Amino acid sequence: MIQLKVTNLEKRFGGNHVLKGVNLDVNGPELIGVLGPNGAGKTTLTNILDGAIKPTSGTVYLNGQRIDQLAPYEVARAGLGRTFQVTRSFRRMTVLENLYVPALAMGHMNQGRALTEKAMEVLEFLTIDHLRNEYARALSGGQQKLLELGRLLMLNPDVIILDEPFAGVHPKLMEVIYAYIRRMKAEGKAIILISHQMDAIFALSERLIVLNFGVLIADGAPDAVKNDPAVIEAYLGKDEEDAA
Ligand SMILES: Nc1ncnc2c1ncn2[C@@H]1O[C@H](COP(=O)(O)OP(=O)(O)OP(=O)(O)O)[C@@H](O)[C@H]1O
Repeated sequence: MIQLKVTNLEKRFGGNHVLKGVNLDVNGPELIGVLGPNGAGKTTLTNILDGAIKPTSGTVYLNGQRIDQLAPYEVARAGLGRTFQVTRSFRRMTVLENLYVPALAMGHMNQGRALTEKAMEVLEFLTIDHLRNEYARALSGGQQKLLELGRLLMLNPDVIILDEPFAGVHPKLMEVIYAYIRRMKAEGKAIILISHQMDAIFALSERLIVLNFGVLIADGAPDAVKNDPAVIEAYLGKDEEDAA
């Protein structure tokens, strides 16, 4: 079974203590939603998981392999992939070429028919196969998000982190992203979903974690987390009694 284990993660940027002893166990197949007010540390946690930044202390293990000191491409090879809040594509390459690059770089497939067939299957699933020969820069914001999700499908990681996948996406494309997430789940992946869109988080997550000022203040079933007084306070401030 896929396993991601985060233990006692701390991150300081100078005097700014951004992650404070975060512990997290993720076992695939599982879909975990991540909530937290702006500045809570969600992106910092994600950046540590994918190797973009190093923790001040603490460890991250993926399927028994320590990954917190690895470079992002090594983390990707170990089986963790992510999308970005602001999409990143090779803008001067076509949609199809964008799908080839990461798969070839990871050595997952030899160039040829299998790669093309896989890429076409991915583009059809994401409903952007008609755009396969367009330059990525010509795509709308939502289509760029789909392209990024497609690159993850080509890599076939065990753990997938989706950072704000619905931001600025047309409702029709949102349905495609929902289907994508369900497919990943059905394939046994562990998915970590960061989104400010509560309706999406509650529709998709089986488990929710909440970060507040770098502390993981809740971890459990969505209904329980929603009614947790510490979570309510983090989102709504002090309760009415205190305000009176
Ligand atoms: N490279 C950096 N150097 C210094 N401080 C940083 C750096 N990156 C993040 N921070 C600080 O870390 C804290 C947490 O930021 P982070 O982006 O992880 O929060 P977030 O929960 O993702 O917020 P949002 O929902 O707005 O994306 C903030 O106070 C931010 O200013």
